[in-house]
Amino acid sequence: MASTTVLPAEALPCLIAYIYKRWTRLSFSDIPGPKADSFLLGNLSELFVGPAAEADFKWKEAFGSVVRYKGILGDDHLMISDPKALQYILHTSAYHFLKETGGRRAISHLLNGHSLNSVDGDIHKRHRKVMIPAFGAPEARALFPAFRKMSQELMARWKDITTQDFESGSIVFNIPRWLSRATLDAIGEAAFDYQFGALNNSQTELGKAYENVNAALFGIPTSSRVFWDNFIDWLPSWLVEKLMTVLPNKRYKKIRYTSDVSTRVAKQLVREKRNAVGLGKENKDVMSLLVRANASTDPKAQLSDEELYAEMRIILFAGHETTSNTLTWTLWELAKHPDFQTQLRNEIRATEAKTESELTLADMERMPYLQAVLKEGLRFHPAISRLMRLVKDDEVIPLSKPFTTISGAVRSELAISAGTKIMLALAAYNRDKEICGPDADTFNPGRWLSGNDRNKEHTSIGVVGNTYVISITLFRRFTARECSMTFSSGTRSCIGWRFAMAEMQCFLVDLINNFEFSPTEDEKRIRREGPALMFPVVEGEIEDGVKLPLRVSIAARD
Ligand code: HEM
Repeated sequence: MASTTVLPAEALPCLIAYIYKRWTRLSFSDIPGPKADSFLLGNLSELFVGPAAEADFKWKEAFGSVVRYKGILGDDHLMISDPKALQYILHTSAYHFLKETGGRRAISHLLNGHSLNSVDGDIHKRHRKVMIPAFGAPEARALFPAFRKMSQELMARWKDITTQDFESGSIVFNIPRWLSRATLDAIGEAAFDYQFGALNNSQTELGKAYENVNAALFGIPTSSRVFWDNFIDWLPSWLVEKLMTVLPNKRYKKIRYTSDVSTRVAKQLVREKRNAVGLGKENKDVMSLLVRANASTDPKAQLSDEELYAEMRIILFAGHETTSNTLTWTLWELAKHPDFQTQLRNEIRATEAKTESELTLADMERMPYLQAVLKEGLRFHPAISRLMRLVKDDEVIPLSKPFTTISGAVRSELAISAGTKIMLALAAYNRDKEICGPDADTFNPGRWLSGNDRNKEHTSIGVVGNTYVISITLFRRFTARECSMTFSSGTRSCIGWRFAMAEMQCFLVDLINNFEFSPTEDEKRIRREGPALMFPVVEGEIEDGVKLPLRVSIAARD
């Protein structure tokens, strides 16, 4: 009886129909790709268990921008990094490529509810329309004081520790642990006017639930988890969601716990925001703007309360470790390249010397080297290295460059059938030598500063074309061609990119202005991990979780 509760009788025909569809669709055996390691797991171990995005780089180098790889039980998948194909998938025909596949969609629903991030088609359009007004340029600017407050709190904590423990003149910090707490506090303050208390160790239940949530849920998987996560993609989402609500495994328990805590807080916050809006208060946090925008939307297009709770949960989930990881990796590069670090510090101090008061966001946006370093950090270490999509109907995808099949035919389009899983390789795109130049595999902020040798003929993609700083006209001359897909592109590009840019500028300026960073003896053992969100670990100390130690000292002033 118990098993019929978990796996109802209707599930069996569904499963058979799904498997039949998988086996009878168009074959990709003529498309070049790596040899599968096993029938059971195909190439998925290399893809998901190995260092983040390494397989993507290797396959792109060996086979090009369209690569066939094997999923479980011989299933064919495609990895795509061709610009024209990405443009078609993310802009032109975006709603024909479903956001998540079965298992991932189920996890997303359970964790974050039916939010902007996991709904498709007209529902996504409705969600996005209500949410867009809360994420504009003026709104991101208005949040700058909240970011500054948290950044200053981090500086004060570090100065406190460094002056107390300073014997050798420096101290080693596990950078992502600190930045994850600081950005959690920042998103609480800016997005919800909510105090997580993560930096001062007075954490709320919600703060505890979200600390390093990504690594806990999606961190380095075992082979059996890779098999299971992909097997459940073959099942309908409703069934997988049902399984996840009852199975006693540790990961699903963590998802259920995080989901319960965040829903409880979301309900309370939405109630408070609604009361404040009713009283005519002009709060600037994202959630207040969202509640206000929803109230003034045509009732038929409004978000329901459940949907508002889901938006709060996805903002928290999508907007927290993405920024802390990007900052971590950028500091890592600056620590390894002291000349870049000094150049940035000199620019910050020169700007400071010119301004009478504290640096504003506008001052930071006028700093070309700061913009260049941030963009290079985003390009080189994209927090989300890949996106997964499921093809809804049979499609013919255009390509910017023809490819040659194994049997020697030249194809300038890609015919692909409904139900195919595709992986959009953002990290591999960001290192495309034809787009980013011959030094694409090198961290080089200079590429964003002057005329560069990138191919100007390629299809234009990436968030808001080639300018993703807030003052578009001011910075047009500083930006390079689009060689960064880190915020994705098109219909469902990152809605929080302006928020992220404002926050990251603020933290990076304060960090580099106040402290000097250098690698520790662990330098050679730092590895990028994570099948979804990329995070750092120290080889041989993986059980410590997210870790990137850097030596930190107070930055001298003349
Ligand atoms: C460096 C920081 C960030 C990076 C690299 C990043 C990257 C991305 C990417 C690649 C996507 C597309 C996901 C997909 O299509 O599957 C996305 C979507 C999204 N991001 Fe961000 N993000 C960042 C920061 C933020 C912040 C700060 C917020 C909120 C305050 C946010 C909220 C969202 C939401 C809600 C979506 C879903 C959009 C939709 O489906 O229409 N992100 N982000």
